[in-house]
Amino acid sequence: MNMMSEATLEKAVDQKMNAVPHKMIGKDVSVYYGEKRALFDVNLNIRENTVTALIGPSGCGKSTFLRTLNRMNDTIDHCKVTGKITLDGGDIYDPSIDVVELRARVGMVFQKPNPFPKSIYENVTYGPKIHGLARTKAELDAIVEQSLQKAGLWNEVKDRLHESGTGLSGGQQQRLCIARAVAVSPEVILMDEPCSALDPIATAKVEELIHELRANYTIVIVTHSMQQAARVSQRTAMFHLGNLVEENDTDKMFTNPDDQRTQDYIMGRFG
Ligand SMILES: Nc1ncnc2c1ncn2[C@@H]1O[C@H](COP(=O)(O)OP(=O)(O)OP(=O)(O)O)[C@@H](O)[C@H]1O
Repeated sequence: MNMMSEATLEKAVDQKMNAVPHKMIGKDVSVYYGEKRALFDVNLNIRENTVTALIGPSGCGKSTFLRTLNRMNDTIDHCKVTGKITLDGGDIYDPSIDVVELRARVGMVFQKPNPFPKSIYENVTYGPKIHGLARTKAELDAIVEQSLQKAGLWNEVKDRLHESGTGLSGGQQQRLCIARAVAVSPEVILMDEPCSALDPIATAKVEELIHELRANYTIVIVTHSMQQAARVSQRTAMFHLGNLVEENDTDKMFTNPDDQRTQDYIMGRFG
């Protein structure tokens, strides 16, 4: 009988994982806020159709790294990014890049649900209108339904699309923000602690959604919850004091990490 040794099997699985293409590549990424350096030469690749969790103690640079992936740091005056970040091989910091277009390709969901003070319908159609993705009311209607379906919200709101988005519960608002991100057909969705303002039931819904969205999108999520990272991600990257300490398959990261600092953080010894 041809039995594969454990090591060979592990290698085969590893090769399979490594075969997943890199949607985004971060090379020697450093970020400075004025004189303060927040990230030190981070090399991190984001795999396609994979959920990558960014973990680490408070202030270690997780959100800073996340924001480099769609140039949200551009909105901070004294912030400077060095190194190179590519999306499908193209340099996203190239001066010829249209940042509005980039942020449509690499969407973002924030910590606190932040729907516009407009109707549910308008929250979803805002982006598609700006990007000229729909010409007729029927096309907009279709985008609204599809986006709300993908965000797992359609059944709850289909009869009140013209009521205010801010009148929804916190969990529904966050799913509306996910629908809003999805409406412009992004390729990558960045999530900065998307469940930190939600109760356990709303959190479970968003986690389930993240699981479903992975089939069509590449997802990067910052989370303080080790359980959440373990539940939703396939890859995990651990940051400490602005350095990327370790990046690994999530299963390995939480059972047998390579770096002592990861072990200590996961065991709650610091942070
Ligand atoms: N706008 C800013 N101006 C100046 N310094 C900043 C700014 N944003 C972040 N920093 C600093 O950069 C470092 C990394 O912050 P960042 O928010 O990326 O960490 P984090 O790991 O996401 O933290 P947390 O888990 O607490 O959200 C911290 O020292 C923080 O004080």
